[in-house]
Amino acid sequence: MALAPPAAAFAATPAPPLLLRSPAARPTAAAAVGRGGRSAFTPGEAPPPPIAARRRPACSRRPRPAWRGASTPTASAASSTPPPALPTLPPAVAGAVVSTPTTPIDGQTTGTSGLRKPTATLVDNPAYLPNLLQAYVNALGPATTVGARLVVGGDGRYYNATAVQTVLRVAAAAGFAAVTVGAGGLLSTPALAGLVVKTGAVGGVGLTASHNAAGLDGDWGIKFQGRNGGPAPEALTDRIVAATRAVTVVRAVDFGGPVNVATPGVRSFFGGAFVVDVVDPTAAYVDRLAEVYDFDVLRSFVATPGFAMRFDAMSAVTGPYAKALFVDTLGLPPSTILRGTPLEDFGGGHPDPSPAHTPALVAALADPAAGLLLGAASDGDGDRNLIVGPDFFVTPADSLAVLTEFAGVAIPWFANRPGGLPGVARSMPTAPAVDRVAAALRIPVYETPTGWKYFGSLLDAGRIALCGEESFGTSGDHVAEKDGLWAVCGWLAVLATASASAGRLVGVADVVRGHWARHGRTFSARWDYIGVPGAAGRAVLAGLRDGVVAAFAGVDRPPPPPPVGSDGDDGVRLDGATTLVHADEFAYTDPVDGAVAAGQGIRLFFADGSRGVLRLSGTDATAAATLRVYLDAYRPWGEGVADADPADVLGGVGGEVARLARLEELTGRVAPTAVV
Ligand SMILES: O=P([O-])(O)O[C@H]1O[C@H](COP(=O)(O)O)[C@@H](O)[C@H](O)[C@H]1O
Ligand SMILES: [Mg+2]
Repeated sequence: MALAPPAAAFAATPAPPLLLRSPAARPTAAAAVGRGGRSAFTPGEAPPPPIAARRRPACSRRPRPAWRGASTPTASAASSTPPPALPTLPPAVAGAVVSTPTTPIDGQTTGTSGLRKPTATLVDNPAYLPNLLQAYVNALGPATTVGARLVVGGDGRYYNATAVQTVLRVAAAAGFAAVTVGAGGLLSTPALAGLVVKTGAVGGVGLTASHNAAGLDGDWGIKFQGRNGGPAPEALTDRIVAATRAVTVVRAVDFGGPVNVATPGVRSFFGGAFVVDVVDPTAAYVDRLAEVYDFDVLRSFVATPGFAMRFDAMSAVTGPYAKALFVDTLGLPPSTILRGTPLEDFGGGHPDPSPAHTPALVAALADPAAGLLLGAASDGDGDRNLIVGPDFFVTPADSLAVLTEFAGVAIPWFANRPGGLPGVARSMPTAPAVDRVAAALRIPVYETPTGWKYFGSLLDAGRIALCGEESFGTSGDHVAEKDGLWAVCGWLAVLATASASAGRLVGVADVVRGHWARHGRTFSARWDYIGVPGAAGRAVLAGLRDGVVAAFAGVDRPPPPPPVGSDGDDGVRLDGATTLVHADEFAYTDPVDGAVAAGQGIRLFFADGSRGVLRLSGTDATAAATLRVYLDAYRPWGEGVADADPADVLGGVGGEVARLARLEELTGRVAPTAVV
């Protein structure tokens, strides 16, 4: 017989939605845009399908029973894997456990960052999430869960309120002694990562599909974070996926009603055997950034007459964090923050921090009366960042390079470190701008596969202090995740330092041009072919693997050529005609733990030192694929370099990549859906 939980543990009102829902319409199409939002490609005769078309067919909207008791066999019978060990529970908890038979559900796999599915997949199948959470628990095992703490929170999207309650029920039945929850179910990904470490938890559950659109017609996502707060390593996600295929019973406690997670406070159940610790989502995060930056310096910099900035929280999780940081801590006016209230459907928007999705920010930057020095945005779960200035877009590769260049002088977390920076890392498709800074600093650069999880061992081992990816993720070693607002504060610190040295307010364009003058300019672009049939995406990679990479089997990659124009005779060439000199498929051996990740993208190397990289996205929520084509080229500083259009510099290599990969023939697309 279950003990009745204390009445105070429940909300006074029955489980209200955690967040507001905007009436705004959802976007219907992805625009083909280039840097700074301008159109870079003429849409071809085979236009990409609208976003709506790549989502699953409309699902029924019938009322759902509580998931308890539901068993939805949708896959093959459970394998003959031996049953997972059961936790030994305090009697009061054990008495409240309800065991529900179930069968495995197909497709509960993990991609680049956890599982992402159309929200309707979960709404229509009440067993979907319990099955997955039971797989988490079974993969971790009682030795990890019993008596331990877990952290849970997410980006505020639709279905998170339901999911938080399900996590609490399954966690209690797995023997967890405590779960820390961000009030309102909110925790940005870097805040979640920080809380895992701060609370000594064995891990965290992040309820987010990142930048994917939210709402009943959008996507939902979930990921497990390890003890270091960072993404679970592949060894664990592989165990989780295996456990989803063997789950036969879901065990969850009955609390007798929803747990109040709306406001901070400690809620105790079963005589204290299980505790839900609801915390202010922003407090520990701001405290951590106070260890990284000198907030007094930033406060006095942003108080300089003439300083103004805008941060677009895109109606997702970072609004409260931006308010706590920029308004409450640094003293900026509330108008600094655009779209600062988290909404369950992100206001119908697409919280992908690129100029294409931040029209109000772009408009504010274009308005001379606003006089903005810095524009920034973050994605749904707050781990990505966009840095822009008036009429100026900072590429993620340049952002990482600039932050690395300034870290030792502008950011106390790095500047006060004996021995300086140990090293830096970037994902392989990320253009190698940071490599030139690292060479000047005489520190190593690690080139990893796409996915923050691959930085984890390097961070844990102290081999790197900063890392970043072309997908708008950058961070330092204050947390084992990418951290959008950390990067925005980093840029404030850079601007403060540059302004102090110039004796006037300096904006992002001047800083980046100064960086190019010292190190040369690395041009980069990503062409996304969104919603291509999975088979077509795979055919592109297979065609390159068999037809191009195979031709270089056993052949060493030639040394990089001297940069174009470095002989000083002809000046810097700003076109990009070039020929292939090598190709391979990227495989990575983790230098710390020896783990091997093969098949991480096809690399094409060209005579002028430029690169093309092709891989399939691992964050799609549907069976359709996003083929990503990354291009980069380097030019030393010289006349015309600062104002050169990346589309001109990369046009030659891009055309050659498209030809070698037979993009039009195999995908039916004459142009990418979007240029990022
Ligand atoms: O979506 P987020 O912000 O969690 O970011 C995730 O996806 C990005 C893009 O992945 P893909 O190219 O496979 O779509 C990765 O670079 C990143 O490491 C990962 O955490
Ligand atoms: Mg994200």
